[in-house]
Formats: sequence, C-alpha cells, structure tokens
Amino acid sequence: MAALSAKPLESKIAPSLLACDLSDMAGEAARVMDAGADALHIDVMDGHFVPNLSWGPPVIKKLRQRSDAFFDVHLMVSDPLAYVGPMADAGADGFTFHVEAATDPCDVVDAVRAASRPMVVGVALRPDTPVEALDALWRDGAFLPDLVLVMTVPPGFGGQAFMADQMPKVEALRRRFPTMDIQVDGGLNLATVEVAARAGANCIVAGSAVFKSDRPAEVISALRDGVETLALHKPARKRGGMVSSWRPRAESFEHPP
Ligand SMILES: O=C(CO)[C@@H](O)[C@H](O)COP(=O)(O)O
Ligand SMILES: [Fe+2]
Repeated sequence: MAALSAKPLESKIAPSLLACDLSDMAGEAARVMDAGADALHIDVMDGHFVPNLSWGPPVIKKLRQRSDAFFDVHLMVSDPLAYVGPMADAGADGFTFHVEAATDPCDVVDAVRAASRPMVVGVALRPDTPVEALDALWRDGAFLPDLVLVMTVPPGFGGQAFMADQMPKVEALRRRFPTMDIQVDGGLNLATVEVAARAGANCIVAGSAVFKSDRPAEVISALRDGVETLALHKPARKRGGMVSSWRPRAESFEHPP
C-alpha cells in the first residue's frame, strides 16, 4: 500500500460510501470498485466535530472482511489522535484528519506513522480554514502529510453544492506541492470536476454522483477523464511529477480478523 512508484501524478477516484445503500455496504463497495474506483472514501463523523454521526472502527473492520479496496478514511472527529490505533486495527489504508481538530497536528502524523498498519496520512481543511493552517505541519524543511484534502462543502453531510470559491486554495497548494495528492471532497460530479481539475486536484471524492447513478462505471470514467485531461497530463508531464500510488495494497499485512 502506498508504495512509492514511478508513476506520473495520477487520478484517484474515491466514491464516498455515505451516499450508498447503507443496508448493503459491502455490496455497494464491490459495485463501485468493480466499476473502476481506486478507493472507497469512508466518512467517519463523531456528532461533535460535525453535527452528524456516521460509523466508527467496528463498521470499518467488518467491511474490511468483505473488501480488499483501499479504505480512504476521512475523520471528521474532535480527537483524531484517539482514532489512530482503532483505525489501524480496523484496516484503514488512509487516515485523513482535520487540522482544525488537532491540538498538535504533527503529533497526529507521528502517531499514524508509528501505527501497527501502514496508512497514508492526509490532512483536511474545512472551507473556512486557510491553507496557512498547514504551516504547522512542516518539520526540518519537509511537509509531513502525504495528502491534503480541500473540503468543497462544509463537512458533515453528503449531497451539498460544490463550493468553487475553494479553488484558490487548491491552486495555491498545487503550486506549492507539484507532486502531492490533492483531494477535493463535496459536490463533485461531471459538472464540477472540471473546475477542480483545472485548479490542480487529482483525487476526487464523489458520493452522490457515483452512487445515485445507474451507470457508476461511466461516471467514474468521466471523472477520471476530467482529471486526466485537465489537471494531470499537461502539468504532470511538464513538471515530471511523481506521487505514491493508492492502487497496490501491501501484500505483507493481513486483514484483521
Ligand atoms: O466528507 C463528506 C461530507 O462531509 C463527503 O465525503 C461527502 O460524503 C461527499 O458526498 P457528495 O457531496 O459527493 O454527495
Ligand atoms: Fe469525506
């Protein structure tokens, strides 16, 4: 998982399970992975950091028994540090926490790096949080996380309208980090992917657009085309960008029981 690869900056399409038929989460996960998704985006909400509750480590652990997908977990929780161990045990592959929630975001990154399971570390920004909030995540000249998530809706609910006014943040991040994974989440669909991709996002979370469609494979493919045409091919070639890949999962660790 997340082994460094010599691939150019790539598109990563992650359907958000929040929009799936929750009575059949494993079946829905299989449906979108078979349709060409790169990862499952799993929104964890604690009813405190955001005014909504979703699920926690036990549900993810159960789903892990039924899915080999990359689990891209988005933690909308007030105490991300407390979730590092439980998420590793549950089988998360990506741990994206909100910078607004962390007392010291570097401590959270360090805890994820030291966890029992290797996980990609992401840091998320709410729409009202400026990119300068990420300044706390540098150490010895290196930016600690692997991924930045720019929320394009207020976190807490699926099905909201895309906030194009967040694109200057994506542009600023892409200028600063030419090869890093930059994810956008909220209101992404075939109409809005273009503006996100033009700004420089390469990781697209899409809940409603994928799960509410009769043809998820076509939606996923069109989202990918949007990213690869607009954001990646030209700039990535120019910059020679390389990023870690989400696709290969480590063979070296086993699913938790
Ligand atoms: O994190 C969140 C919401 O807080 C998202 O992941 C949503 O679940 C995306 O859903 P759509 O806007 O694509 O329907
Ligand atoms: Fe999310």
